[in-house]
Amino acid sequence: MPKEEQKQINEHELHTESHKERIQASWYRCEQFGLDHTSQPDFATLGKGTLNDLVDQHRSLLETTENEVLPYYENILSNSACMIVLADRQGHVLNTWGQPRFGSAAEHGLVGGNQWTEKGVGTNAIGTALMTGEAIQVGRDEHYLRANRFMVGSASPIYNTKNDLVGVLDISSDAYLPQDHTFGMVKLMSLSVENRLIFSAFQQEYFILSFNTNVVSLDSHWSGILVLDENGTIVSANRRAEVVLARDLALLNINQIFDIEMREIKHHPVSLPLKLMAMGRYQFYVKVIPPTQQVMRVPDFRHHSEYVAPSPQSSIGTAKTGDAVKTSAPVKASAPVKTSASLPENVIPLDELHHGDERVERLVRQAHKIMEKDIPILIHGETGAGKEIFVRSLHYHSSRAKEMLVAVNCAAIPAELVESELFGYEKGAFTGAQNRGSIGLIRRAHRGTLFLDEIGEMPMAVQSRLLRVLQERVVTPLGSTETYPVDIKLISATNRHLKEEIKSGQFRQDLYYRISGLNIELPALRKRADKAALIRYLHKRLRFEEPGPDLSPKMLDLLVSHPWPGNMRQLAHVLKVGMAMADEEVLEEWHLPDDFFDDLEAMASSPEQTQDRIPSTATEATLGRGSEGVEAPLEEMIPYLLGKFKGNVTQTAKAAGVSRNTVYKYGKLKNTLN
Ligand SMILES: Nc1ncnc2c1ncn2[C@@H]1O[C@H](COP(=O)(O)OP(=O)(O)OP(=O)(O)O)[C@@H](O)[C@H]1O
Repeated sequence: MPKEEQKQINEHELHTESHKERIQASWYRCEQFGLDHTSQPDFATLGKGTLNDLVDQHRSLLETTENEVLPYYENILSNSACMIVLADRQGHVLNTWGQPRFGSAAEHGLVGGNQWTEKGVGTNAIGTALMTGEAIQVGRDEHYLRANRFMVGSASPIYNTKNDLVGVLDISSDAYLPQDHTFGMVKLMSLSVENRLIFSAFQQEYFILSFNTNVVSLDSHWSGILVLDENGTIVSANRRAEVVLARDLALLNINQIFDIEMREIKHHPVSLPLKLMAMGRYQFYVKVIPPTQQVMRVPDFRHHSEYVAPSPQSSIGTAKTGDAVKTSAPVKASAPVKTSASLPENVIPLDELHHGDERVERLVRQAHKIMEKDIPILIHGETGAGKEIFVRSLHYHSSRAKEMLVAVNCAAIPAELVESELFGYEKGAFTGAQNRGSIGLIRRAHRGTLFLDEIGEMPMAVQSRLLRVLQERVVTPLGSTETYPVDIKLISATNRHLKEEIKSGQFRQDLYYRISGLNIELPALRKRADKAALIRYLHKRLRFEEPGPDLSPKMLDLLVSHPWPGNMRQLAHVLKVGMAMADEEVLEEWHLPDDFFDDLEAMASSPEQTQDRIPSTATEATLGRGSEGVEAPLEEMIPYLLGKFKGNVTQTAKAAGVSRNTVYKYGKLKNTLN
């Protein structure tokens, strides 16, 4: 067994005190049931037909245990003369495995159809685990009935994907001493069954995250598991996840747990573990397992809503936050008026993107108009400034809203895969599992919007190919001679200075002119004139999702005075953490995460730099990024900063003014990350 797992077992081992108490409580229940130590066990044995029905009902639990779990333990168990028992939630033995040394089935009673409850059999591992809902080891003399004092039982309940108790696994033996390793083993086996039930229920269509404090233990059964739908909503989790994160996870969004958004998860390479903070405090390694059947589903709202996007001439920006009905005129006279209720939940209405900053209001208006023209949009803005949120809002307020918005993070796809992901490939173009061919992301965006985020990260070869698509408006998949016409609205975004990238030969000039029809500079949060209103707005939105504390004028002042190097993303994170930590009615300073104050301190020691530049911490002239400095290449700067911040990806990303994906990409190249 790996050391880590053994250590975890020990940590979760019997706490003598509470174990004793649990046995005492069980004995007390037995007395209440009218048992005495000399009573004979009453197994209320089921008839054959009823047992067969039960076995049928529990087929998936039995198959998972038998085919997928036991083989892993066979070697260990066959050497320790014990018996494995699977019982249903009423304690009926469904099946047993292993050779008992302790007499005939009639003597020990661990046979199919026998019911092991406290009421009938007194204190015993199966019955007591079912009664308490927790794993337990019952030593020989801890059994209430003398008739059972020839064995040691270790049992652990099994919960299904809805967190309902569905059965119990037990390892029994006639050993004299309680065996800690057997107890650990049965807990491990029940976790393993639970994890496998989760995988078989969700693996096809959902994203699964496994997380652990240690990168080498990511595949162990002790890892927390979260199941996410495509919006990042947690639809299931294993018990370990709930214990480790110490909260009820159902229906929370992943961004309320880890400092990451679902779109980043969607584009994250499978083989590369992420290093993330949970609730702003605890660091975990996280492995992303994408659905085996990759389906890019169009949101359901399309089927229910008759929504037609407003015309570009329509007025926007007049309705105030919270207005249900937008005043925009519809494209066609007969088209229904759009309401914010017809927007997907994670889309911010256009007129709520600004709160009095004239610059932002103007650029929202311009971009909204341009959405209906054959002109590409290029957005420049610091990391976290809200570029993707802006694009989502534009798309869903345009005539393309009925088709897909395909968001591609160019930095998140490994260079060698960008081409095939974007342009698709013909059946048989590659050997291997994905040999069925792929339509590619550009064709998926046909008649919709293609959002190329972090376009500055696109490899040169792919840039040439993209240029051809934009010029000729057709896509040729890899390995094919066929061309497919495409009609896409292209929006690109970057936090790099593309003109400088052109000078240094990193970005094609001709592509730059193709993608930069309308150039938009999305201002950093600290530079926005509507900062206070924006903070209030975000606070209100978060409170709408989950009740939370008030924002006092003093707290608002503190938030307004912050340099926000991570922009809107950081603001959202700080508010979420603060609101989650606050039990009081008002948000107070001590609810806010530490890095919030680190930035304030950095600003106090170097106010100009923090105010005017992206990074708050990268003070080295040669390694700073930004238009005024001489920029070191990312392949040098990222490993340097990773070293400086002891491998902290979030701080490195913030200091370099790039996204976390970019940090992974360059950190990995230089082996600076695990
Ligand atoms: N206008 C907004 N209103 C409310 N929240 C916002 C807004 N803009 C951004 N946010 C918050 O900030 C987070 C980051 O925004 P977004 O992903 O759009 O940034 P970005 O500029 O695309 O970042 P990157 O360059 O790192 O990809 C969002 O998930 C959301 O929580």
